[in-house]
Amino acid sequence: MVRTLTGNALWQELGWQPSPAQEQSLGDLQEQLRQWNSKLNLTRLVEDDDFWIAQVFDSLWPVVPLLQSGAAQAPLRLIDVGTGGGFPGLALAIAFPQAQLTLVDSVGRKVEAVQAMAAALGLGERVQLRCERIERTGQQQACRGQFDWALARAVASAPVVAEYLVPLLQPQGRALLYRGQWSADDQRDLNAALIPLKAGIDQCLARELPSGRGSRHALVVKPLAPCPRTYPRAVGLPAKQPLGAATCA
Ligand SMILES: C[S@@+](CC[C@H](N)C(=O)[O-])C[C@H]1O[C@@H](n2cnc3c(N)ncnc32)[C@H](O)[C@@H]1O
Repeated sequence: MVRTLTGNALWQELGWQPSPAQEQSLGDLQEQLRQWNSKLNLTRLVEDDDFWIAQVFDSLWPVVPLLQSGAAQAPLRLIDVGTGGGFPGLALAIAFPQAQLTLVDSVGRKVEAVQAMAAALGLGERVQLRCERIERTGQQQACRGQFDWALARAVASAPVVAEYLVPLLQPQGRALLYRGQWSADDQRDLNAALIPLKAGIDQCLARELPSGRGSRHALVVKPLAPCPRTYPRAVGLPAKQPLGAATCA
């Protein structure tokens, strides 16, 4: 895949201009990904538009309003659930230079690779990796109710991801669910899952990725009251019995 949208044109399309140091860090991240991908099969999205649009742009577009608002300079606490090869977490760590990030994945070799990438990029002090199931993270005092933003891309269906993310939010925090296509049925299912979590949809963002890379949606979810302690449920249950789904008698 040849990169068709380059440098300034890419950032203009995104609506956010990284500093030269941030642009360099994003290039270094691509190089890290190349190196680690030759050892582990982390992602197929490493070169050209696959990296700059399907990884970097796709990670950053929903947070452009935040980046434009000056929040990029605030000491936010962010958590990326199911970070896999490090997205969107590492791209956000570069875009938000004052933020503390927690990146969670249950696969040890991915966590080790992302930890090594973060260290090589000089992000080691601000990026903490946790190798565990998010159902456990959400019940731990150090993480539950602690984050300004909890986000997940390509991890599970929206109702399942909602159960992973909402318990991690501080009262003014927001969850960000990265989605591809989004329908009225999806919205209904997410709304049903949010009722027991005592949360609601705040915004539904949408945009087309450049170079015909497809439609994207991002659901911003806010807590309406403290999340009941029963959530997230035990490991595996959120995916097996998604909240809000009709159950057979
Ligand atoms: C398809 S990958 C997506 C990775 C990355 N977020 C991205 O967009 O490229 C999904 C990742 O979520 C992780 N994952 C899925 N369910 C999880 C859970 N309950 N707890 C922790 N990690 C989970 C998997 O191990 C996998 O690395």
